[in-house]
Amino acid sequence: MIRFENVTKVYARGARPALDQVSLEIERGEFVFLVGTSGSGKSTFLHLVMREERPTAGKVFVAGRDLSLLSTWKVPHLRRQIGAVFQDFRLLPNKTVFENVAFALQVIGKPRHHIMTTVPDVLEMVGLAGMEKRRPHELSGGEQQRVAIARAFVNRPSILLADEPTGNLDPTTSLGIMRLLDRINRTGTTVVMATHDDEIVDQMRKRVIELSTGEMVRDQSRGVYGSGR
Ligand SMILES: Nc1ncnc2c1ncn2[C@@H]1O[C@H](COP(=O)(O)OP(=O)(O)OP(=O)(O)O)[C@@H](O)[C@H]1O
Repeated sequence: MIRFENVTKVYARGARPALDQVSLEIERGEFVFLVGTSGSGKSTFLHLVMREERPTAGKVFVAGRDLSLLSTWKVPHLRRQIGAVFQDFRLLPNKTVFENVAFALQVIGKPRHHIMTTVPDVLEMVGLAGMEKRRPHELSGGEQQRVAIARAFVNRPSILLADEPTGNLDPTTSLGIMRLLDRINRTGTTVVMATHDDEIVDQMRKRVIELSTGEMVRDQSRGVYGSGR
């Protein structure tokens, strides 16, 4: 589903690479944690998958496509197959819960009747039934992240990328969010989650890929957060 072949990313001439010759493959339906200290290249990895950045060297393949050959006008099509969730939720503050999720379908031209049936289903799935009319500031952090996940998943993307989705949440709330991501993964969606949350990684026992100053230093199945444990 995602393949990196000797991928190097250098942002500024002379700077050390944010990613340094990274090669890896993530299969359809996998759940992968991306770990590493701040600045190790996790967000860069996710940006390359979405083609928000392009590699300096090497190739990135997503869903069988070589992204270096993807013309700019096809990038929106690629991004429709990828849902993204962030630490700071990124909801539209003046829209209701329903509207925030519906908006993701409106912008890709889905018809109204589709939106009216799909949005309640996904809100129910993420545990927000009954909260459709609230605005983001009337929700807890965990609820806001559930809205963000509903919005990312409503179009049933084949890949869900999550950049520290539990970074602003307490441990109990984080666990609820992880259960939800696990459930989404069980529908067949490939999930890649960058995180500093050692407890979550240790509990979930999924594949762990560790980056250190841009290099992949560990790829462990059913892994833990820190190496050497
Ligand atoms: N747009 C950019 N322009 C220049 N340098 C960048 C840019 N984005 C990231 N970098 C640099 O690339 C390196 C990797 O950053 P990246 O954001 O990928 O790390 P990260 O592992 O996601 O960190 P964090 O855990 O703090 O989010 C860092 O040295 C960072 O300063």
